[in-house]
Amino acid sequence: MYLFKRSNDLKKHLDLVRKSNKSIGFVPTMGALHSGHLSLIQAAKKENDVVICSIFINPTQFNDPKDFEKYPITIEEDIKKLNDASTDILFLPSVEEMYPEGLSANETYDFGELETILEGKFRPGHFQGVGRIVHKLLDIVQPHKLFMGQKDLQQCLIIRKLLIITNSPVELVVCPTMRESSGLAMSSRNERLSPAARKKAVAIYQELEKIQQEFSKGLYFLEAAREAADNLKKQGFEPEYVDVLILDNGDLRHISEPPGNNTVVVAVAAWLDGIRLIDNMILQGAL
Ligand SMILES: Nc1ncnc2c1ncn2[C@@H]1O[C@H](COP(=O)(O)OP(=O)(O)OP(=O)(O)O)[C@@H](O)[C@H]1O
Ligand SMILES: CC(C)(CO)[C@@H](O)C(=O)[O-]
Ligand code: BAL
Repeated sequence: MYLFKRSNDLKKHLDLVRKSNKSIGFVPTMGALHSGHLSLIQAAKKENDVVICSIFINPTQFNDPKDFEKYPITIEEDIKKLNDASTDILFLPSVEEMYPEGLSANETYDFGELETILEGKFRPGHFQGVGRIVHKLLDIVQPHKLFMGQKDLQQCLIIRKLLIITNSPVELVVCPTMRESSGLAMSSRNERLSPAARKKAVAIYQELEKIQQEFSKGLYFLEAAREAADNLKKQGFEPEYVDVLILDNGDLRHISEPPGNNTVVVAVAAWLDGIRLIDNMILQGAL
């Protein structure tokens, strides 16, 4: 695996790759890699000749400084996992390399209402930071395809908008959420849970499944979503939202009428043990 820390060196290498008519698949990450990330690498390998992964803990997307300070770093293990997965290139830039202009915001993207709900509501500024770094990474890598996980569903929709806003030819491929055998969505932040909390965290998935069951019966899924928040509270979680939404022309809207044939999703964010966990399920349709 090639390792690049400087964007100019990486760009030169990728120019040669493109000249030899090879397709490039890109998997951006913040490291602390788990099987969810590796599933994105596998998907990228299937669809491209060359696969590049980036590891960069992006300061501008953290609205909570404590979350940034505590974000897990396991770079040695990450390199081994990427090598074992036959990743072709790792891009490991520094903050100075990615933000020579400094961290304060100098560009704002108009993501519309999508930025004001769910993660956008509870993590102010988060998606501007995500947009800023993904825009920069795409300018450097210029991949044919970009692979991201459904676990961060709203992020996928934001990036879809970013690609439109920036007139990018890149194709976004959304990959399914990898789960532990318990059902818990894999996440780097799970590493910060105590063993007891990690067991308890499965309740998020269980509540999502209950809502799915109610939805397939067609009746009381909104009540089930409200009950889910109560059930999580009773078990010691602090839920921020359990919301059912429809996908409407690239945006998510809270359900106010029967969903018809629209894609319907349920999304959850809840704190447990000082760790913020998110998950979601598609109840109908596709992203
Ligand atoms: N369980 C998963 N299954 C599939 N893809 C995933 C999973 N978890 C994360 N990803 C995807 O991996 C990419 C990098 O995500 P990131 O490095 O933030 O990992 P993470 O596990 O989501 O960490 P966090 O604790 O910040 O949620 C994103 O596109 C994300 O959606
Ligand atoms: C897309 C991303 C790598 C941007 O920093 C990050 O938000 C993530 O890991 O999901
Ligand atoms: N996994 C999305 C990136 C973040 O939580 O900041």
